[in-house]
Amino acid sequence: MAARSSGLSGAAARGGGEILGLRRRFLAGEGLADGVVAAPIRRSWERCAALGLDMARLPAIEPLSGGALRESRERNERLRRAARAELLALHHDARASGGIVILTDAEGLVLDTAGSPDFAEKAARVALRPGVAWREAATGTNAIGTAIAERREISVVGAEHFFEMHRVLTCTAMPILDARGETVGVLDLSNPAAVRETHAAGLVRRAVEAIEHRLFDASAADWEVVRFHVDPEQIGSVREGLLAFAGDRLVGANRSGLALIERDWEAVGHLGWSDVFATTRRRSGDDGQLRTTAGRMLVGRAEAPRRSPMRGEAVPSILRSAEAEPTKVAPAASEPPAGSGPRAAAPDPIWDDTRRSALKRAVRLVDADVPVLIQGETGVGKEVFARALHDASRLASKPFVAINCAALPEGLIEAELFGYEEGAFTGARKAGSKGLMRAADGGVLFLDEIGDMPAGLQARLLRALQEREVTPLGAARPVPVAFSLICATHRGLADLVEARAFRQDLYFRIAPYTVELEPLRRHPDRGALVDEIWARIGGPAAKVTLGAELRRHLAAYDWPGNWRQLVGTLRTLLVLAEPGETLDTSVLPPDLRRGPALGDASFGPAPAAAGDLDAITVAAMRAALADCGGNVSRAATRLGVHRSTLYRRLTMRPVGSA
Ligand SMILES: Nc1ncnc2c1ncn2[C@@H]1O[C@H](COP(=O)(O)OP(=O)(O)OP(=O)(O)O)[C@@H](O)[C@H]1O
Repeated sequence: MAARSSGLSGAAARGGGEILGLRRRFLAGEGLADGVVAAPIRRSWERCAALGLDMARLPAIEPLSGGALRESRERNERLRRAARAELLALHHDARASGGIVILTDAEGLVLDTAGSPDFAEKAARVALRPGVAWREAATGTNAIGTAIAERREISVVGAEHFFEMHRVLTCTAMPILDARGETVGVLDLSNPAAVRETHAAGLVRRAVEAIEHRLFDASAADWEVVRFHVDPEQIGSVREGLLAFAGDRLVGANRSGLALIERDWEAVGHLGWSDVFATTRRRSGDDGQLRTTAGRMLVGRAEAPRRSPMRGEAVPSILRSAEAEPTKVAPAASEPPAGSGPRAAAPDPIWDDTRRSALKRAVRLVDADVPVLIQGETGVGKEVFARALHDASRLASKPFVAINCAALPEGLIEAELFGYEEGAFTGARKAGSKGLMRAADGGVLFLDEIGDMPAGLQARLLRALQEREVTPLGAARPVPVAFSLICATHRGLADLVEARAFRQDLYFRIAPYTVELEPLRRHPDRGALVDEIWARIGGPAAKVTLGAELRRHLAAYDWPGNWRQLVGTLRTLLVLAEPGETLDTSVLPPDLRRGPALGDASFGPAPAAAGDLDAITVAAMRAALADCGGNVSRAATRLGVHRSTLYRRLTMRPVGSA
């Protein structure tokens, strides 16, 4: 809370313009009087400056591909499950205040977002969306990255953000700690900068408390757990203190437990029972008074291990990090990956003959109310195609409602799709919600990543499609709905049916007609496509030319991220170019430069091993920097490289140089 209150003494008390001026002067080497900005914000500015970040430039973002994001989500499933109920509850608060709630992994990689669709769209424009990591080293001072670096709750208001483009945000974030005190994720509430969400800190803190309580319970099955508090009424609530003991050794705790025994995380793994409590250890199941060695009186209850520790694994579950694996970096993705919520506006679509005729055929089906399934790799343009389909159909003037089934926790999709009645669950909005199926009434419902729809929901969806009615959560009676259905998936649905991961009856229902969108590596004339996209995004108008060798290279590359990656790369090239410039291959990032040989027309499967190696190197550098609390010199020493190498590699733009 200290950070928030001191944060308020900064940006909230001053105007954004004043803070911006202070930051500019500070970065120009002028000193700042103490207390002018909150200490954690000032420390973060210092770290960003030490990393060589330039506040006026665009941050170096490296969004994960749809596939890599899915892997990260799978790796963080335990955290996502523990956070599900809080995301659902906060989702409604966030919607009400026009903001979004965000769950990230330990590295600040955005896993899930939920809340106001309008703000989600604005946030997506500054890359606050699933698949993008908000570490300080990449995105400068921001609530998520700074909360990780400072290991504390923090609010970053408007111009306190390091990069100027992030001034539109006001964010409050808090690290989520496991029972050992390791950061396993971050919960963030982000609002438009103009909104002063005075309750954000309290909402985030309470939600993190509940998530950590759930994580503790899930990991402490092998150990004796002591639940305690000063107030006996609090035992059993998320406010209770928790300590876990393996034999005599303290092996886990929650924040409230440590606060009550007046210790910090150093105690975990080091102290024994008698270092903490003066009271003799009780038998499991006993309730009673506990006196700490500092003389504080508490009331507590000891519980025996739920599982026998002897039966278990060599490493006690409480000592294992929940999600320790490093985040995978996409080869060269340069634009938004698949994510939850609305995406940034795309340029006018480009249609070659094949897509144009596929579109024409599919329009007839939508007009006849026959469902259409669009299949293709990530980034091939499935959503772009679906929107175009709606625009060209008889339903063009009716709603187009899109939902990404892979992006929301199961509980959220259900509430989003079917709606709910007032009081249907904790956190439900007062007036209830009519749900997206009813919002799509008369128009088109687009279910993206349908292959990721949980089994229970598949059954409900099938029923809704067959009976043309939905029953909102908590409602007594079904409500009739009529919409045309377009679904999309990057997964082979027929294979999923065969593997029994997708219901066959639902498959037949949604896929009477399938459109296969080809990956870019099979595109017959990528050179012409590069020219057309370059013209569309305004390259020639800005008098920026793609040099012949660069153009050949772009045409020869096999673009594993498909249209998304190609369009994103060209846009980035244009943003970073000077008017009148002719660009050559040196502006490309290493992994793109090492693509298939120039002029090679037969393209094997993409990412070169060297590209992966680069990604691994950068990930290792980031991890070392994070371990060293952002201290570049220490991280460089640890890695055995020069400081300048670390600066250069970590501030490298996705395309081109800083
Ligand atoms: N026909 C097109 N013309 C121009 N740009 C396109 C076209 N199709 C796709 N794009 C670009 O690619 C991006 C990704 O497209 P889209 O979101 O439709 O892909 P997707 O196949 O749905 O991806 P995912 O499976 O990862 O959700 C768009 O934002 C746009 O920039």
